[in-house]
Amino acid sequence: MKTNKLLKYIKKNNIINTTNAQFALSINKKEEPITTLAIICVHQAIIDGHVCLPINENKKLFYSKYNNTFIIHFLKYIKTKKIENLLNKNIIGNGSYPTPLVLFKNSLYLYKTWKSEQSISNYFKNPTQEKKYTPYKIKKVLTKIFNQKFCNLQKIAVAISILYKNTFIIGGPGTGKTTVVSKIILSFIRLSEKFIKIKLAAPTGKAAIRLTESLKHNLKRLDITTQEKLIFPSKTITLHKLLKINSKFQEKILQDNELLDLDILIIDESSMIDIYIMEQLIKKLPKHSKLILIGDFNQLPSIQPGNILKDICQHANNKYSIKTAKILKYFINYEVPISNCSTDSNLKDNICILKKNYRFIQAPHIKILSQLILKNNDKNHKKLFNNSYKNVIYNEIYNICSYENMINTLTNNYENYWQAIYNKKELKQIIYIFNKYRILCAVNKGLFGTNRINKNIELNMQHKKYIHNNINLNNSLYVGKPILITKSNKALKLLNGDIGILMLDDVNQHLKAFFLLPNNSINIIPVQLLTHYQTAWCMTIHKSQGSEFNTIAIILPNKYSKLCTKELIYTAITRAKKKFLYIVVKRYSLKRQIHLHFVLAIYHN
Ligand SMILES: Nc1ncnc2c1ncn2[C@@H]1O[C@H](COP(=O)(O)OP(=O)(O)OP(=O)(O)O)[C@@H](O)[C@H]1O
Repeated sequence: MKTNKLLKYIKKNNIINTTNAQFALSINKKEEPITTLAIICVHQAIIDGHVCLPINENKKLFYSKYNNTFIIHFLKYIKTKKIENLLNKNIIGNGSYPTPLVLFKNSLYLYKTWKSEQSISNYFKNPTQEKKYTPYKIKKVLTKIFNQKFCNLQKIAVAISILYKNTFIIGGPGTGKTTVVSKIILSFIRLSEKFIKIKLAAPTGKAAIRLTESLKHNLKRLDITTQEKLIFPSKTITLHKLLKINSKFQEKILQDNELLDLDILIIDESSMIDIYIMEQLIKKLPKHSKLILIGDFNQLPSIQPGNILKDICQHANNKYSIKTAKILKYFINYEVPISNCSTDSNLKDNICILKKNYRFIQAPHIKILSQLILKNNDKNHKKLFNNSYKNVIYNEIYNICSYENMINTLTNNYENYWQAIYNKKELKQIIYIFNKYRILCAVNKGLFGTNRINKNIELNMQHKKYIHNNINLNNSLYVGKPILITKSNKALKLLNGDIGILMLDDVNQHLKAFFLLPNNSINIIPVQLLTHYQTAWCMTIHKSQGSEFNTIAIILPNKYSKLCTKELIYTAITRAKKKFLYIVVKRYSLKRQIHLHFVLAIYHN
């Protein structure tokens, strides 16, 4: 098939967007059909968040049958032929010289992505032990910081962060990651004779604020001197700011030979670091510095290509080399079980997986449920469907009537919020009540997307007279309307993802947006100044990552969407702390990607 015919077919069937086609043609001037298709397929894989296109048999694991069917056809076609014979040498190479495509370990890459992946894997693959502090001093500091009954895995996490140049500390919500970070910082302050530059960073503004606040909270519980408190780092910045990447133009402002001025870099929510940012980061770290990556690789990865934290850590399971186990025994008096010891020292020595959950003690079923989703196993879900979990009430939606009942249930859960407004409660109290509950959607479009759910909830609220009838819901703002900021605005001190509510200000009864800041102060913005925002009776799960709420509702679309991955549902469920109501829209059998289409609404206890 001629390239132009092929492209016309792909574009007519809306299989790829024009930028992808243009990208392919910009590279493949001669327009050989198979070359164009190869570039399109690799580029589509990158758009889907992957770093390469595996061309081996287990393509099913790579793509679900619902999307990218043309990639499956392409893979079938090249299966019989050797890809390197199909494409000319100027287009495909082995990475030893720059070519648009690189064939490496049976996978097709774009050169840029292949290069990033190579520099990252070279940086991390050999665990480098550090000898900066005497073992005796380390032992003394750790013994003081940890009392005996403290959780061993958390002690290991701190110990390996001192022992190794690069460390990965992984754990689900409430497993003590932030607690460990505070102990790591205190350990280095006590180990270092001179002032040690410790920097804290996170991939997003919200995550940065959250780590700043959590550490402030942790600091109150630490047995720490006033002097140590003064030098304890308190501010977390975004990676873009640390690397001086101007996100508007995605260009690096940090000069190529300029290194970061730090001794230790601790990054939270590291699952959201994409391959390009990670490559920039490791290039800018001074040789002597330490990198400590904190995160939960079961949560959502970055939107850009790469799931680095998961790729590096998913096979680790707190197994350590005999050499490391001996050191841990000396440092923290912890005997690594022999079954967890391995002869060869490898990257697993740098990884600690925190397991014990301290947050879901009140609601163990959320933890069980989140683990179930990760195991992605049909059998386990039967318990879920027959309501055998405490605090989980399960109904099924089959028709519009039950959809309307669902909207009604979701709306009724805002009753306390509206009562607080009409009873003229104190503003912070009203915002606190609003923030106790959140409706999370996987998508924005469709009957179960944020746009329609927001609209239907507003109509229902108008019907219940929470919102006055004379309000035109299509364009007007009203007292009590929650809004979600969709683009950061430095001048207004607003971050993408901030949630505020509209109220009349006391002075002249003008409608203003009130945002509760992490330091418990209120940011008041006249509504005329607001530009990028949307209604926030519900929000997307992506936007909720890094936040948590007493109770939540999770809404997934009633038809397959490649967004409905187990990471998405796991992220959503672990935003909650208390009760759920399950209303299932349609129950698919579970495949590689979860097809549990359900609405989690909630009952207040
Ligand atoms: N070893 C421990 N013993 C008792 N309580 C602990 C321990 N470690 C953490 N906690 C408590 O568990 C709760 C969660 O801890 P922390 O915030 O450090 O977890 P986290 O993994 O950072 O959570 P998230 O990912 O949601 O931010 C806190 O209340 C903390 O005090």
